[in-house]
Amino acid sequence: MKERQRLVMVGNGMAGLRMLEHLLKLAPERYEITIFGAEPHPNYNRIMLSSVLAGGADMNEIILNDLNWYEEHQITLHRGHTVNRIDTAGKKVVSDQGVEAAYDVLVFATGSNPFMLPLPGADKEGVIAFRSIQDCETMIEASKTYRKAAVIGGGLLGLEAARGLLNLGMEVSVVHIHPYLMERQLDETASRMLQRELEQQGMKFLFSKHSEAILGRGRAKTLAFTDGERLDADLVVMAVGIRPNVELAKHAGLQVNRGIVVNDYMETSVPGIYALGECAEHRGIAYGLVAPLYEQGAVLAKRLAGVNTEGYAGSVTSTKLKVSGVDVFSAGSFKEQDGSRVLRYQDELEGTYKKLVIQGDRLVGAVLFGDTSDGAELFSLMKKGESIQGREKELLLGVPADALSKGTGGGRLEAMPEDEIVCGCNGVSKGTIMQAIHEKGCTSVSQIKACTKASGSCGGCKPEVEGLLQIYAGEAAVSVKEGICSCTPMNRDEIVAEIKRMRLMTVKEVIHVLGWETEEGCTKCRPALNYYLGMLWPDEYVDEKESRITNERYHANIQKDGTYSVVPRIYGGVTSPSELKKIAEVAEQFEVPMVKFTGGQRLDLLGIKKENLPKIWEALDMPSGHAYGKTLRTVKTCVGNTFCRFGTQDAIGMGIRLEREFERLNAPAKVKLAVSGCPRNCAEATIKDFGIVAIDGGWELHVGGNGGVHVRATDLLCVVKTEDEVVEWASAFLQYYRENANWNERTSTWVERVGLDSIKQALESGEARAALQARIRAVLDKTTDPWKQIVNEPELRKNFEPLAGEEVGRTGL
Ligand SMILES: Cc1cc2nc3c(=O)[nH]c(=O)nc-3n(C[C@H](O)[C@H](O)[C@H](O)COP(=O)(O)OP(=O)(O)OC[C@H]3O[C@@H](n4cnc5c(N)ncnc54)[C@H](O)[C@@H]3O)c2cc1C
Ligand SMILES: NC(=O)c1ccc[n+]([C@@H]2O[C@H](COP(=O)([O-])OP(=O)(O)OC[C@H]3O[C@@H](n4cnc5c(N)ncnc54)[C@H](O)[C@@H]3O)[C@@H](O)[C@H]2O)c1
Ligand code: SF4
Ligand code: FES
Repeated sequence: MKERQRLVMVGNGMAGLRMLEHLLKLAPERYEITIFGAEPHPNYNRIMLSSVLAGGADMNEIILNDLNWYEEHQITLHRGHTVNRIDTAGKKVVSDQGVEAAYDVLVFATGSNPFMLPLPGADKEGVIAFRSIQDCETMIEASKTYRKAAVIGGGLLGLEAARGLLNLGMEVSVVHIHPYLMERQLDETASRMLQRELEQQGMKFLFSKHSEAILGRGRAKTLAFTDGERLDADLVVMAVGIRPNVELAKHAGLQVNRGIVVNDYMETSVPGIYALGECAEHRGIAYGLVAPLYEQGAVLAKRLAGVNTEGYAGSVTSTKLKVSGVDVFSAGSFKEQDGSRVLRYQDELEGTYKKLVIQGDRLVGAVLFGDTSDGAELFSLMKKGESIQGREKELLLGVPADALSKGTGGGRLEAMPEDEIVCGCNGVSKGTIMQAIHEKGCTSVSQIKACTKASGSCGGCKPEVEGLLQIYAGEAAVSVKEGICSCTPMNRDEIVAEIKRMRLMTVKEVIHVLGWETEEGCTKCRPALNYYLGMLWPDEYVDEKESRITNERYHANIQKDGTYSVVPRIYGGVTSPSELKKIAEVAEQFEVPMVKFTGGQRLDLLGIKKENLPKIWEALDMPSGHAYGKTLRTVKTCVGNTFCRFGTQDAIGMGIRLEREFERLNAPAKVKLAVSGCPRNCAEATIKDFGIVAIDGGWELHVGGNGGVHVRATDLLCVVKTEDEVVEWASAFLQYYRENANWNERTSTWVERVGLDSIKQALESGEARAALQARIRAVLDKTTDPWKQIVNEPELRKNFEPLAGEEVGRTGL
């Protein structure tokens, strides 16, 4: 039998071990393997340290290869041994504890060191990095005694550390050198959205701050800045980037720049010595994420196994912040460059943002906030460098839900080679997932997670795992229940039923009692629960402001530049000279940069800073037009028979009556009404949620229309004779929609989903309509005007004061 070659690996981390796993599959008998690892643990999933700190995982759960695994593969592991000398001539390594190992092949997988700012006082107790199990334990321990933490660095690591420390009950301030967070992954728009969300979660931020010293006797007590300001902190976590761990390689005479220089086969400048992972520099890049490191591992394993392979050609990277309740995705070159085209889509109401960067006909970068479900599809297009010509609109406005398994995106998963990695964090390929489905009978994402670890870290690959389940588990996967968001497997109906049955009264209670996977919920489920609770318990439930989306919290529409817009209510679109004068005077007094008519016949004052909102509302002394909320927006009217020679009914009067009837209505999504005085339909009532069209001797009532991205014409619900009947049917329809639609579901989608017939049936009897009308009236009677309330309550006005570091509005007031 051929004698085994001696392979020594320095570093027992994620990149090196992943490479060995491949190698052992390809050539199990080829090497006698020895590993030196400076940490006292077997190989663990460093990524999951964020979850451990945040309380979402246990230390034991993050072990990737336990000690049995090393034994089974006859690998000698020297845990807690740091290699501090390499004799390249004699081909041996020596550890700090005097253990020697001779090699034929040497692999450097030494990872990175966290960069520690060389501040006076940085050696004090309570000043740490966030890189290892030990750092994690130190933070957990500190949180038992101390209250105030400062995290220096507002990048991925800093924010994940800050979230974990918040979960541990500490007060956390993130000190960032840049004017906005995650500038290496996000543009300013997405970054501000992220900041707002994290502030809601309780994080504090100090921007453009340069740390100067850490003060305190023995233990950190205060962080001092170059501008003279100070921050109390008994724990200081440095998360200001990493540096490849190259000292040992340098001393061994290997070529080193930022990292250990390697070629496409991970060979260093010295024959027989390889490097991979964060310590390696390939074509000028030292990566800091696992997906590229796994790709390097696959190439090196083949090389060492003697299997023919193409070289490693570099990676396009994507990141996803692992903070519960926040969906942020960034991939590729997300900044505009010369010759690139940028497409942006922002939905203020949903709190979502999408930016695509296109070079020629290829997608080269993307940033997503609020909804990252298209991330995998966009990332795949980027990696493949496919032309996206003609698909720009579809990609910007959203990959259709079923596209991952069929249609455009569809083909992609089916055509994907089996060895392509689906879950970058855990290095799980399509083939492994297929195997889990076919051989282990997995039929749900959580089963796949348990079997393969796919989707268990950042969660970014979940849509692809779901897509693969749909393709390969067929019928069985159809029965897999999907929750309203990743925090829960429960759907809307189950949640509503449980809230009713158990009389749950707060968002927190629902999250706790119904066993959410996250402690705080997320941007998807929190507003939904807030709505369902308010809908179910109109008398008892106290609306949770913090569970509402930004626009609803500030009762104004946030604009692209961070300013807000103010739309006062103008019933039926009918105003008067004196009202117009008042609006004009306020606009002049406050130097409002722009006054504009909206598509719904209202006046919009644009470019207003948050802190000036209450003053403007006070000066206007008009009700809120609710142009920002999931509520009744406007009732558009034509002039009807009051002025128009074709008009058969009083469209204006009907519109004003309906707007007064339903203003301030809390609904699953925005609701728009319109009234036309004759079938010529000048108010475009047939693309509204509830449209009223006058006919001879009565009114046609239309439902489920939408004039937005997905245009839908209404369905005819019924024909009635009187104005009272219009109000009765509108009340019944709207309340039935409130009680049965999913959160965030427009009537157009809801009508299509449940079918017009079922709605007709539910509203058929006069008794049912009366009951629904009574219920909606009861809800409406409890509402008050939010602007007036804020104007009159000093405590509420305080919410409009600018937050520390907040840069609102470059234009306007
Ligand atoms: C909290 C946290 C969260 C993260 N989240 C993500 C994420 O969501 N997605 C993502 O893609 N990436 C994430 N990362 C980055 C990811 O963990 C790293 O890219 C990855 O672990 C690097 O693997 P590596 O094997 O190159 O280095 P490491 O995992 O650092 O392994 C190197 C090992 O070598 C040992 N070593 C070094 N020198 C010697 C020596 N001389 N002798 C013996 N042993 C030595 C070190 O002690 C270490 O154990 C995260 C990192 C952290 C810290
Ligand atoms: N979800 C994820 O993918 C994830 C999570 C954690 C860590 N990581 C990886 O771990 C590595 C380390 O993360 P990181 O966030 O430390 O690195 P980073 O380099 O991405 O970010 C460091 C941040 O610190 C800021 N900074 C630099 N000097 C500063 C100073 N003196 N004061 C205040 N702020 C300062 C920078 O502006 C930057 O935004 C990275 O490679 C990262 O990709 C990834
Ligand atoms: S819808 Fe009929 S009544 Fe109204 S403005 Fe048009 S033509 Fe006149
Ligand atoms: S890609 Fe992060 S869990 Fe799969």
